[in-house]
Amino acid sequence: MSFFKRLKDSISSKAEAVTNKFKEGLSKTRDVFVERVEDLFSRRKKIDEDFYEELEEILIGADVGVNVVMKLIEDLRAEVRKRKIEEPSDLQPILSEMLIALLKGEENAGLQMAPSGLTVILVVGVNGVGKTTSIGKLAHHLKSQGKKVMLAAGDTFRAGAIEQLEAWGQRAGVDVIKQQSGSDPAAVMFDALHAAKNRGVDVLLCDTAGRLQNKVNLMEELNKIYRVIRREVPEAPHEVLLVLDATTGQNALSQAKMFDEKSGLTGLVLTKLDSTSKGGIVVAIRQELKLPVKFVGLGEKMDDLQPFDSDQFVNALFSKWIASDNDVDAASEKS
Ligand SMILES: Nc1nc2c(ncn2[C@@H]2O[C@H](COP(=O)(O)OP(=O)(O)OP(=O)(O)O)[C@@H](O)[C@H]2O)c(=O)[nH]1
Repeated sequence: MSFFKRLKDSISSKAEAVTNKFKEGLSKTRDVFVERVEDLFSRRKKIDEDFYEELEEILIGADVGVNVVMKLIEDLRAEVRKRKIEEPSDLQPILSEMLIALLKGEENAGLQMAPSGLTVILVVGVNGVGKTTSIGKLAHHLKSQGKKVMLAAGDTFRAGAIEQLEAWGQRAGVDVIKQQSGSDPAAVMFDALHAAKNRGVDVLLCDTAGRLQNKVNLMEELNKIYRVIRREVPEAPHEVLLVLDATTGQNALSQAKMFDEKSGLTGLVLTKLDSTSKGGIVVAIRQELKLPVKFVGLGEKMDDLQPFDSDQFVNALFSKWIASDNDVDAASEKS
């Protein structure tokens, strides 16, 4: 087999592995949400108020978000009037087009990296959302791209957080800079920035405490961390990623609003999509927040954190609908 053929096969098998990760990770949403929609469209015989009400309930139940659902239903009603549609099944491709359009939006530009030298990525989020786990997986992702990665154990508040980060550091094969539990996170960052520069590290991933109870303290602590980082690397942090837990639904949106622009967020990591049937939260996030979803958590394994890819997402959920749409297109082209 030629070198190029081998390379092509390896690239396509990697792409296939990613497709499978998205398909497996989103299987709960596909099984519950997509199948409920399908059932509604095949069971109902006419498009009446009961039909719209049930559709609304399914969409809200999938955490698509009330505002987005209201707009979707309004747009569907307008299409029904304009195209004089009577059969629910004729409306299904229109709904799928609308959902796909909402999901696609801007392409994921990936992580913002320093043009040269050290890139600093700060990771924030409330306790238990999967912050430490995501940092470990992100370290693995960046390392597999050939980057030299280091972790800073900035969550000195939660018992066990430092050990947990160290365990992930070991698993990913990257160094972890830490101090004792209870020490000043800004001092940990200072040490980590120096160590990273001395050891020629490409990316420093910084964990932070996520105590929700005291918003003022949390923001003050973050501001102090920013000052330390900027003093050492003036254009840093290059990314401030907020980790959100998909299973908390609309709560995730209010957390994002709490961390708001003051914390200089640049993107989101949405974890535990595999544990929920309410993957519609991605639509709500894309529509209601001005922040890009950069990574999604699709499972607990090291390579289960994937860069968000709207094509993969849409394909994982709606491939059946897309395939049947293509069949319809092909049939109408033939006739
Ligand atoms: N199924 C699944 N589980 C996940 C994912 N991401 C994280 N988890 C799990 O979520 C739990 C909490 O993750 P942690 O990383 O400890 O949460 P954390 O945000 O660091 O917690 P704090 O350090 O208290 O802020 C762990 O059991 C993880 O294995 C994911 O994408 N899918």
